[in-house]
Amino acid sequence: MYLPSFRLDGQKVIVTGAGRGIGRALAIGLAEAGADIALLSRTKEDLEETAKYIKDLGREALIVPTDVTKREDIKESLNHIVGKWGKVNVLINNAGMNIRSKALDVTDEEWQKIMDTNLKSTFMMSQEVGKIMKETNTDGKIISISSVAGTVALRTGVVYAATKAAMIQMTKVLAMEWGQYNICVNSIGPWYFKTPLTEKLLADPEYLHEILSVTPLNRVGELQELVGPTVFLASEAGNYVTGQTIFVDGGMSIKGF
Ligand SMILES: NC(=O)C1=CN([C@@H]2O[C@H](COP(=O)(O)OP(=O)(O)OC[C@H]3O[C@@H](n4cnc5c(N)ncnc54)[C@H](OP(=O)(O)O)[C@@H]3O)[C@@H](O)[C@H]2O)C=CC1
Ligand SMILES: C[C@H](O)[C@@H]1OC(=O)[C@H](O)[C@@H]1O
Repeated sequence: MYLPSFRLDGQKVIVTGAGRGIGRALAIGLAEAGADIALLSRTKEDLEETAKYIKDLGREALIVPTDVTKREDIKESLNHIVGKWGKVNVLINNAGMNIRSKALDVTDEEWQKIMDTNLKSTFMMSQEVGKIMKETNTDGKIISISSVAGTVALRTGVVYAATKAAMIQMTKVLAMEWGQYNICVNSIGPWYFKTPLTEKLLADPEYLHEILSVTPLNRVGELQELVGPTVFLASEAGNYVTGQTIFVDGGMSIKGF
């Protein structure tokens, strides 16, 4: 029997940024694969909306309002989650944001906000959940949502790009350090997907035309096309994959000329 399981029955999963966009899609998709989901973001009403879909699937949804840029918030939320579940099998570091400024115009405040939301939060969540995985369930899966912006030069902001590139390298080092605890650490690198973060950009026909001109598959992605690779990495099927970044980008990151 060679086909491994892609199911997540009985798995306890944390998704950050689960209130809308990619995080909501991943949370629901992982629940469709059988997982129970802890939903983290700052806006409780958004989390309640996501939770409805998950509960309709018969899966448990914990609504845990959290600012993932704050270590104390993270610790309090994880105490609550582990108090309920006793373990965490999978962490999805999805929360992120962008301020699209030209490099010469970036302010110190913008730098800090993007760095904290995208990179520092990923490290703090990975550190705190990594401790739990090491001490309680002696294995685990950590999946961070980077971007093609972390590997090719985009005009969507140098600070954002730096955070996404750092996430790719952080994935490799954490994978190397935590392999001994049977914790797999990987990233997903999306190109454009229609979410509240990008919908204004994608509504501009000229900008959309430029995006498609560098995308071999000639279209932006559908959210379920991110769910597949994420479930693969989170499931038994991905048990020997670690330190990798899977670019889910319609071929954009390899397009040459
Ligand atoms: N959409 C796209 O085309 C692409 C997106 N990505 C990445 O995917 C991830 C999700 O993007 P997308 O879904 O489009 O973005 P959205 O803006 O639609 O959603 C971002 C989510 O992150 C949450 N969030 C933001 N700041 C914090 C915080 N401090 N603490 C907790 N949660 C926070 C938001 O909730 P709240 O504000 O309520 O806290 C929201 O739920 C990001 O990391 C982004 O960089 C990568 C490539 C392409
Ligand atoms: C592909 C990028 O990550 C995309 O570019 C943007 O402007 C948004 O910030 C998205 O993240």
